[in-house]
Amino acid sequence: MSQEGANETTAVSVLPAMQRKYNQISNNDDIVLLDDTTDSEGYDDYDGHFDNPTESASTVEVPALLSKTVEVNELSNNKDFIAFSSSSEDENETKEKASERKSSITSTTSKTASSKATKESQVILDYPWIVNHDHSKQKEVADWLTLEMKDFVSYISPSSTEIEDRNITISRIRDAVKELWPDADLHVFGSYSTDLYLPGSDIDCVVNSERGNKDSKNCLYQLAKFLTTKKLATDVEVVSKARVPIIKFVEPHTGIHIDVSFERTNGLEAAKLIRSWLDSTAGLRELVLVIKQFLHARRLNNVHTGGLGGFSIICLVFTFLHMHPRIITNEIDPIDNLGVLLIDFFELYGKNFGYDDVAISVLNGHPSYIPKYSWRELQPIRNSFALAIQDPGDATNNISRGSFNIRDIKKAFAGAFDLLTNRCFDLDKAAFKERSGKSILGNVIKYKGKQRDFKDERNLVINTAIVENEDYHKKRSRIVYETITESTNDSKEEEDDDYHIEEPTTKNARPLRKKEEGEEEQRNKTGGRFFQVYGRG
Ligand SMILES: Nc1ncnc2c1ncn2[C@@H]1O[C@H](COP(=O)(O)OP(=O)(O)OP(=O)(O)O)[C@@H](O)[C@H]1O
Ligand SMILES: [Mg+2]
Repeated sequence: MSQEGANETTAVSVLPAMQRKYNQISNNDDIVLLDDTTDSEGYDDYDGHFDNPTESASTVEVPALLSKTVEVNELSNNKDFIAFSSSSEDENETKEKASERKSSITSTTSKTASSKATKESQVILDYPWIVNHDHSKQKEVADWLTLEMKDFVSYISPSSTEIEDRNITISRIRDAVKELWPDADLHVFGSYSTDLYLPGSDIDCVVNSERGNKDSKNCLYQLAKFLTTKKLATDVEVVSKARVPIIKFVEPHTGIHIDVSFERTNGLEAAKLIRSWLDSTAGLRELVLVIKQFLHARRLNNVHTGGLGGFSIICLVFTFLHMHPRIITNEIDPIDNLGVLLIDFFELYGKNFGYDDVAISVLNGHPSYIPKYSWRELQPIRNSFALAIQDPGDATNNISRGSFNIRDIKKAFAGAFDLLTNRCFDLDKAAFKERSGKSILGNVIKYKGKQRDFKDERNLVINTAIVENEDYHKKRSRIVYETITESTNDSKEEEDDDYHIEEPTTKNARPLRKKEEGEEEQRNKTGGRFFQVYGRG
């Protein structure tokens, strides 16, 4: 959530789709206990943002003049908008708020303000990354889109202050956890530990203890109460009956949303793996951030309402890049072709992907498309039209099972493909004069919130979550090494090791059945397996 809007969020409004019984267990400390009475299967509490793109807009300052003349984008008028499900309440709400916002903005501008100024302020509100960054003179429109994507990423990348705020917030909460439970520690995973966060992303933390006993309902409430008393938490929710029990709160000094889970290490493993993917996969960060923002602007990023969470997006983009024919044949350099890749991504997952039959697997870091029938834990398949992504660390876990609104997600991707290709086609024919001040990316994503600069200051301030995660893994490897050495010396037959880091295994995935007649299957250059990934229609 944007920091301005943080305190306005209530326990009920942030979880609109969940039919939960919530009990106010204390009137004094505002801690809300959310006892999920629905099937916990459907409740994945690894959601991304609570930031509502429209909430902070009223605080945006509209500068009187910009240095460039810019044109109102069709997206903001909904003239050229992607057709989402008309039954989507969120979307209707967004439109209502957007129109309220528009009128409030209009009333703040001077009566004599020209339509030019209104148009300029619309750019500040909707696609501010083009301000002073005009690429309309690029010969190839695809290059223009690539450059816009890079500008967008710089625009939303963190400033020194934002990184410091996050570091300090984590350190304060960690100190409190250790004060309450001296045998426990707090670790960070999720997007802050992978540098894949948007300005309003939450921080995912986990408390692990020597005794491994801090995941009881009592402990959850104890920590919630302790943090509230120490003035480190407001808007606290205790979600004790979910598959992954957590507490959620807003850190009042910074307004950052925090999720704390208990006694788990899978997120810490995933953080390391994702960082290794980022190192080895050019374009992954840029595409992930653009697609995150794309889904966020449409309220399709929240797992609670059937959207696609950050983890699923990463796996989807990682697989896409590693299976892209023009990348695996070294025909294109991803970083110079982000525009084309974004369009290809929208086409694949919006138009062609066979959601009914194909699952995505990134087990052992090897991206591949696998037939759904070969994934035992997915059976029986009740609703075949669903995205299925195998957890890279656990073959039995479908990380996108909560994303039930795949229909709208697919529709949004398909609409974005149409919009982008049409826009590129039109601009390609247009004279440079007509192109000036226009945005291509702005047709499919918007960015709301406080105005930012374009500085990516990640190289100026250390992200302590990354350093700590690396240290955590170094320490773990040492323990494994020492334990293995000791156990080898003691007894060569001893094989069970409490500290052993399990390599993700494919043992639970049934081998692919023999190819049937008419079924396409091929191997790519790197030995990865291709299956017919296109849809039936
Ligand atoms: N369905 C899931 N099953 C297992 N682990 C999950 C699942 N969803 C999320 N996680 C874990 O939680 C972490 C954070 O997930 P999340 O979806 O919040 O992504 P994120 O990268 O933090 O994105 P965002 O910035 O949107 O919060 C993941 O890296 C992963 O370790
Ligand atoms: Mg997160």
